[in-house]
Amino acid sequence: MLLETEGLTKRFGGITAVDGVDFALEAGELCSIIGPNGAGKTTFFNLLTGVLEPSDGRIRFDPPADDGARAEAGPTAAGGAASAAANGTGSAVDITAASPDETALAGIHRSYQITNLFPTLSVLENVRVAAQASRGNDSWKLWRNVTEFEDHYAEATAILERIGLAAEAETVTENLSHGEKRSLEIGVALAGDPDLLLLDEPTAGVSSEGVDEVVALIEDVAADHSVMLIEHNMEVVMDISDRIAVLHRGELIADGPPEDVRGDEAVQEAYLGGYGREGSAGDGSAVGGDADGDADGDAGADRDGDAAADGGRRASVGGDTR
Ligand SMILES: Nc1ncnc2c1ncn2[C@@H]1O[C@H](COP(=O)(O)OP(=O)(O)OP(=O)(O)O)[C@@H](O)[C@H]1O
Repeated sequence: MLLETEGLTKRFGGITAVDGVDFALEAGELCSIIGPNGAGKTTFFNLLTGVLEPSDGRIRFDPPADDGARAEAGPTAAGGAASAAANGTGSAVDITAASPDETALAGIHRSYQITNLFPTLSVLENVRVAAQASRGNDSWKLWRNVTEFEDHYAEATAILERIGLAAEAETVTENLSHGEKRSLEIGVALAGDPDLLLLDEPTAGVSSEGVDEVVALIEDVAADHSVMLIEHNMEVVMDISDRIAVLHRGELIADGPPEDVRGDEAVQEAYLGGYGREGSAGDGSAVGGDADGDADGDAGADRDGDAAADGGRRASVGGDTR
């Protein structure tokens, strides 16, 4: 198992955003996390990447054996918050208390729901900086002569080819289209060759033509990476996922192949609201509404309104350049 959570829980005062989640991801899988606004999806990603510390439960990450050296140099060496755990590969780490830097060094990289790019840097520089930073021990050299880092440029250039932005290498990032920025975010997450890529709503705000390009990119990346995807566009989710996990009020209410999840009564009631049922429109549009239909102060329905309650841990909130 590449990633495993056991009883993973996050409470914010009286709100239990993630509630006793037992989840596992096999290496090579593309698993989508779906659920109504406020269901706990982003909080789940924040726990996996060390942006938030769990209130309860454990997270264990077991990158492929050939990455053992990185796992060793990652959480354990980087500060001791994570500890090596014995298992088949010898490289499994307990990342329950790991920081974002430590989870990245262990091999978990992430693209953000909210644009997280340096707008005034070139497209190439954005990926190059990420490649350099992902090397951990090289990071302190960030401001030294860039010619020392030709390998970072080579990696960044290869990534731009892959994400279809090679022709925009010298373009100032803020001049890209929204869809291109989302692709670049995936490129930034790819820098450093992650074992697990977490993509948070990569098609949000992208035009319909742009969505096809971003989806093609996700499929391409998923061919040689393990991917977890938060996505509200059900057509995309049903089309590209190997597996779908459904969160509702912090609990994992379903987990299985797309066809099973689509037919699951609890999921239909909590989130899909008839999507994919025979005779339904099933037009693939986003099913993003708060399907709770309740008035329980579900602040997650207003994604942008909860920044003040974040206690400064979701640093990218202020960086939304969309
Ligand atoms: N830092 C925080 N402080 C307090 N409450 C929070 C914080 N982050 C999230 N929450 C609350 O936790 C719950 C889950 O929010 P989360 O953003 O994880 O949901 P989500 O499923 O990602 O929603 P969306 O689809 O709108 O992005 C919500 O009730 C939200 O208000």
